[in-house]
Amino acid sequence: MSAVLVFFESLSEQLTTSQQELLTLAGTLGDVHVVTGTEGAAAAEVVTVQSVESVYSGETEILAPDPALVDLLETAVQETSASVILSPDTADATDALARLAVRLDTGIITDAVGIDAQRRVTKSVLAGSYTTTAQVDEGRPLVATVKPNSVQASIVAGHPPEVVSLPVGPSLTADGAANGGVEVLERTPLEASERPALTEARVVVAGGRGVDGNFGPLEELADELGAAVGASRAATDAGWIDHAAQVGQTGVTVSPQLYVSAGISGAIQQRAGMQTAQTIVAINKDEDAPVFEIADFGVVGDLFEVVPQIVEELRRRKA
Ligand SMILES: Cc1cc2nc3c(=O)[nH]c(=O)nc-3n(C[C@H](O)[C@H](O)[C@H](O)COP(=O)(O)OP(=O)(O)OC[C@H]3O[C@@H](n4cnc5c(N)ncnc54)[C@H](O)[C@@H]3O)c2cc1C
Repeated sequence: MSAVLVFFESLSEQLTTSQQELLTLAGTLGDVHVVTGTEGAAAAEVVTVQSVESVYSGETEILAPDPALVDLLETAVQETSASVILSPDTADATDALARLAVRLDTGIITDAVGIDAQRRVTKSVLAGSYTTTAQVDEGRPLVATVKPNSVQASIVAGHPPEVVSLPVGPSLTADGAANGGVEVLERTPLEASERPALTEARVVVAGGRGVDGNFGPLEELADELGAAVGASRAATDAGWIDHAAQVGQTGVTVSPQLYVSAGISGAIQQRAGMQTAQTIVAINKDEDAPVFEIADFGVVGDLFEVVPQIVEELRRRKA
């Protein structure tokens, strides 16, 4: 069976749902090896998945966007003779895989939603209106990034895989100078949130221009539902919430069990990121808003009146 190399720029204490999805997909394509910037022994404790044979890492931790990650990837490809190299579609992983593709004299396919046994890659394009199929030339490795929520995660726990340390280190030299064309001046960790990650959440509460700068009621609803908070581009562009919260064509794709859309018109670019939610509840004061075309339940009303009533009812039922 051919080797499939899965790149995770870093691993935390547990595999995220999208990492599990990627390992599931990789398992259908060949023997799975993981390569990561995280230190090897720590990474192997996280990737205790039956289908994963080995974990490749550098001599020490290598943090994205260090170009040394590309050296690490290239060395791991040589070691494993991988014919398929996959990563999640994060900015840093896409950057590293694109550079790797140049070195391997192949192309890169980004934002894949499926890959079959013949290495045909499907993508959803033009805000989900079309599905395209692409394939790399025979004899060239397939390099692709995969969107979250594209496959159902199904992994079986196993023993920690073999750890292989490769002779690659961070490109920052001992005196702190950058060696590979990129210098990281400062790192600011994301503020820890009690809420689930947006792409992983079972419930998402999202707001748009209609919140008029005040996400307070939606945050309260999210807290009651244990939900992540998402947003339309109008809301993120206005600076009312971080860009990481943007759902849609140029934001993240979510596929939760419940998506509450409040004060969002439902433009095609927004739908592209949420239309596969199992149940969509729309709250909009315009009864002709396009979002009602895809909503399972709709409330025509002012979100500042409707949302507090939902919160109150949830609290009453919980009490
Ligand atoms: C290339 C491209 C990529 C894009 N990518 C994305 C993307 O990834 N994600 C995305 O979301 N958009 C994206 N957009 C923008 C998209 O086209 C829309 O402009 C955007 O989604 C509109 O956001 P909105 O629904 O919040 O605002 P609007 O369209 O202005 O809608 C606001 C809605 O709120 C309702 N409303 C107002 N006040 C209230 C109230 N008090 N209570 C209840 N309802 C109220 C209004 O009736 C209206 O329906 C993209 C556009 C382009 C061209």
